[in-house]
Amino acid sequence: MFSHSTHDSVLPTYGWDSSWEQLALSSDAPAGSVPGRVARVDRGRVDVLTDTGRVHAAPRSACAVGDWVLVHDGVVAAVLPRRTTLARAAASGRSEAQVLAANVDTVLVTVPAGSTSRVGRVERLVALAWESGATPVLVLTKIDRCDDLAGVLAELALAAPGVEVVGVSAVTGEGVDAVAGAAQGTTVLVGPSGAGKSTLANALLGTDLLAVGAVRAVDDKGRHTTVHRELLPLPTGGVLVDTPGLRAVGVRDAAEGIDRAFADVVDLAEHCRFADCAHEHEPGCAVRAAVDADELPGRRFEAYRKLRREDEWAAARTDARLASERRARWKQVTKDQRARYRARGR
Ligand SMILES: Nc1nc2c(ncn2[C@@H]2O[C@H](COP(=O)(O)OP(=O)(O)OP(=O)(O)O)[C@@H](O)[C@H]2O)c(=O)[nH]1
Ligand SMILES: [Zn+2]
Repeated sequence: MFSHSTHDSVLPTYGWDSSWEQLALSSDAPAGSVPGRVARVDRGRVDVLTDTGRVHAAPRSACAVGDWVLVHDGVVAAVLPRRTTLARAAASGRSEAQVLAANVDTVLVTVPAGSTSRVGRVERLVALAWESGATPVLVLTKIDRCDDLAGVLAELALAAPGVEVVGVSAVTGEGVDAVAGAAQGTTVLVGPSGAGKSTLANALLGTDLLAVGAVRAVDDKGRHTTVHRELLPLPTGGVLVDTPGLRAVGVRDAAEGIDRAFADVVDLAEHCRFADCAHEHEPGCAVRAAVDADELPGRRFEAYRKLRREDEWAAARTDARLASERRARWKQVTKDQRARYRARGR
């Protein structure tokens, strides 16, 4: 059993709450274990933020940034069960996905104004976010450079049905509050290089921490040291996670996330005459019909097929019942979405 005084604890600023407390109480970690959140993972060592400061510990099993752990005698005695897992495809030739961050609640998918032709990337990242269990939010950055803001925001909304879309400029400050409001719980920023992630992070944090890349901190022996900070409490509540590995991601084992990101396509496919329709040349294909009728952009359909091909189709098929339950939940979203495509086609 672990011991933890909730009195004066800094852990809530990192996202600790009563359900983590419950999980910690029911873990089999030895007496005297202290709870903390993993801020950094190196080979053979993790950095854990605890009530007594930042401590190093040796992991016994795989840990990721964002994990809640119990530390005992310099060892990670327990990793509390994850609420969400953000993972990407492993380097080519390896089969396991790489966990980028654990217990992420919000994924801010950044798209710089002026490059929205690359919606394919947006769709991929939204799929990855849904798959993790977190909530994606689309963030159009650098809107001070955007002439047709309403048009671009509408374009993005079409690429991500059911996903909140916010515009922001770190130059004028417009939209920063909206992004802060959308950044619920533990938040990560993803998106292409140069999208303005670091700039936005600084605006959210109200500091220049990330520009510097490192801050002065007091270590557990009271010395001043320079450390990298990957887990930063936001002034508006919640925590921002910034790790380099989060910045370029692929998709694997993400059938569910892809289906959710493309709920409009999946919903149409349910109306195909054949349950295993590949939407190629089959008669009675509702997806092709929708593309022909301008109810579904052909580009979006191709993007869906491309992502699904990348992914492992088989996994999603093994549980058709779960899949159809999911689809029922998204039906309303996709209904709204089709109305929007139609309105736009006029
Ligand atoms: N006009 C304008 N420029 C911006 C804005 N936000 C960021 N920039 C500029 O865009 C460039 C890239 O910004 P960064 O914040 O470094 O982008 P990043 O996404 O962190 O890039 P990586 O670290 O490569 O992933 C910098 O020159 C910023 O000054 C904005 O709101 N408006
Ligand atoms: Zn079909």
